[in-house]
Amino acid sequence: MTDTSRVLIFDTTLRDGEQSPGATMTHDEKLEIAMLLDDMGVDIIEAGFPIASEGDFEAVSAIAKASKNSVICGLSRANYKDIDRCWEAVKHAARPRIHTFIGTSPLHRGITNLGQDEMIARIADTVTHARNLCEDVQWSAMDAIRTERDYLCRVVETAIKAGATTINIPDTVGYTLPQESADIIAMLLEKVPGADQVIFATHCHNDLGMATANALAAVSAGARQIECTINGLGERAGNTALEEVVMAIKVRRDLMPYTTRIDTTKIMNLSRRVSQVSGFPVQFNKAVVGKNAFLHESGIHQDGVLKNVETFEIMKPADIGITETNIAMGKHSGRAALRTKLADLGYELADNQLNDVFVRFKALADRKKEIYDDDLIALMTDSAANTSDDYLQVTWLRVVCGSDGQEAELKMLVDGVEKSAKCAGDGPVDAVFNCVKTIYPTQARLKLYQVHAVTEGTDAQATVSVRLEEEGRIVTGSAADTDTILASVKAYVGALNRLRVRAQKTAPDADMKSVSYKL
Ligand SMILES: CC(=O)SCCNC(=O)CCNC(=O)[C@H](O)C(C)(C)COP(=O)(O)OP(=O)(O)OC[C@H]1O[C@@H](n2cnc3c(N)ncnc32)[C@H](O)[C@@H]1OP(=O)(O)O
Ligand SMILES: CC(C)C(=O)C(=O)O
Ligand SMILES: [Mg+2]
Repeated sequence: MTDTSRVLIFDTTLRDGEQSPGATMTHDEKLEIAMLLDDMGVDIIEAGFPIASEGDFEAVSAIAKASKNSVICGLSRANYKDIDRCWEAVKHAARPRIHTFIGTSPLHRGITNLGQDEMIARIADTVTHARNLCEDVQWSAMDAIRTERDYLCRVVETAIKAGATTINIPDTVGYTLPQESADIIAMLLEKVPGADQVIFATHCHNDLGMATANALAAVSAGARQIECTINGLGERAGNTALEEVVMAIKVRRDLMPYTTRIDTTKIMNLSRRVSQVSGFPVQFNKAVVGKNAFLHESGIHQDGVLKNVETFEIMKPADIGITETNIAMGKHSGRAALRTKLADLGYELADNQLNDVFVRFKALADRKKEIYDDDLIALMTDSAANTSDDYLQVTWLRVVCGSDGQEAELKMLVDGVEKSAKCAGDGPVDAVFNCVKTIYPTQARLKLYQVHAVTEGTDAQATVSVRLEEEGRIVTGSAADTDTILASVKAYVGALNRLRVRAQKTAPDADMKSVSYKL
């Protein structure tokens, strides 16, 4: 890279992002997100951890084959087995990368049980092995921030000598502060022989809410690759959010004279898709992509914005892909308007898909006076998550609520056969979930039940997310409806369908060809 102002964007939504408990994505969802990232101009996509599972291997391979512009990278521990498996998956890409890492801090050396010198030898050996397979090798010092500084210099020097082309300095536990983040990069650039021949990367976690600040501080000291995820998805409190660093660089070019290759107008669509497929809602006040990021309710702000929008807006909504259209959607709208509106929101539909969504749209419009953009997004989420060929399908529901107690009666198709149950519960949702468990007994444990009102008003749609766990598998189901109880049961049943598909995929003698339903 000759342009010293260029900052490479390395997106790890599909690897570190997916490590968020419950954020597991299906093969097709990963492929779709990867293609959107590729199209948006992400320089490097970390597509997964190929040794982790057959599914991860297949997803990384498929992304490698389909990628057009981005470098496709896979993660591997510091051993030959992981590195070989990673190479087998990424080698299909036009521009493959092997990423290998090891924890270098005293705490992590204790985990792998390696002394300082043994670890140096392991790094030299494994990076050399990776480099013999692939020209583009990234090496990460996991928990670099808590690694003794002199030792950090030694391990980085070893990785560079062994052939690493990118050196990543992760703040694995979100512990650092901006000044320290910058100082470490500056120290490495100054002290390590060969440091000027490689790209330094920063990979920050958000445990103290400073991932974006720490990443930008590292760039100010010379790092030229930022590792990040859409919506800041990731382990614990998440990773640096792609949309935050990219927009900060764009908005504050006066203080940060750097450039990225990102087409920022694609950010909003990606944020919505990642939220939908991961089941992690974006908090309303999230920087850049939150629902309130460009909303003004208080009079003085509204007055200011009406007179000069720059009084209270530092970036243009259109720059991140928020397109205002003057099409009001309601029960009298037709397919053409629906298609246009959905395209504005980032959904390109084939005719048969449009017809299906149109039927659901009309049903919603009959129940709801005004249809807002968020209603349409919820409708699309629901359509993608719950399809008519699911193994379990809700066909009929009645709930009686009152001060005397709650009782639900539910009919469901189980593999095409209708079954019913009537149960009481501690509240209406509990009563309905008891019906589902009676009809379809399961060991799955409820890990999360979350309701969001999509828009305002008593006729607002609710989106419900239900996260279940069974034998270590964690899945999320989501659904939307103006009836919160119906949305709840659809989300619960959606999650059960996903669990069933996951169980089939991981069963040792599963014959996948016999699975005739899809999610
Ligand atoms: C900071 C990060 O994000 S690191 C990435 C974290 N992501 C993941 O772990 C998700 C994918 N992981 C997995 O699917 C599994 O952990 C696997 C397949 C990689 C390994 O599974 P298992 O063989 O059952 O090992 P397990 O997960 O119990 O323990 C991890 C092992 O890797 C070792 N290890 C951890 N990091 C490294 C490393 N960088 N290099 C070499 N070995 C390592 C540990 O010491 C431990 O070894 P041990 O089994 O000899 O004690
Ligand atoms: C594997 C490494 C890069 C990581 O995710 C971390 O240290 O946080
Ligand atoms: Mg990480």
